[in-house]
Amino acid sequence: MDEPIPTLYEWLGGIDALNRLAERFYEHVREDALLAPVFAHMSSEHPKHVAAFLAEVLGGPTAYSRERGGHPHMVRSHLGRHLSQGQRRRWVTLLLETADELSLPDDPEFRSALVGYLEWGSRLAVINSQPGAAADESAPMPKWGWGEVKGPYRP
Ligand code: HEM
Repeated sequence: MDEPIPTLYEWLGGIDALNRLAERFYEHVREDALLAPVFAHMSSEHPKHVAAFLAEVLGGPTAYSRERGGHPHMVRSHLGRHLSQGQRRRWVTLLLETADELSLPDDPEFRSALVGYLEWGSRLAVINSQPGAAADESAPMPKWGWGEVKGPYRP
């Protein structure tokens, strides 16, 4: 019989793996000259919240939507921050380097899916951080799986 396909969340090791990833990642962020100023006021809870957010996107529990305001809250968190492409690229690179450091799964299928989401999510963060951007309060939580994105975004 065919084995069921795990979610990306299950494949990477669940919430414990995501919490470890986020904790270590933001330690690196605090030491990074380009990113440290952006996160100068982040709370000690920030890594846990980002881990819960990623868990939900990658097919895990929906705690972030129930307890923290879902995708609109994530979007609101980036409003007015004037993030640059350079900061975005460093953010993604550092997160992927931390995934390697902590030996998260590195098979091509998982990593291409992870990179796909990080590219999409981080580019949205930059767009939402520019002057005039606003949060769509009905925006659904993105759900990322193993497949390709099926085509460009068309509003
Ligand atoms: C896939 C990409 C990203 C995801 C999933 C993400 C996720 C999040 C989430 C969930 C929050 C709110 C946490 C809470 O509930 O309190 C947040 C806040 C924030 N994000 Fe992002 N983010 C992404 C990309 C970025 C990038 C590229 C930057 C900057 C280079 C950035 C900078 C920030 C900052 C500064 C905050 C506020 C931190 C604070 O509390 O002071 N994010 N992000």
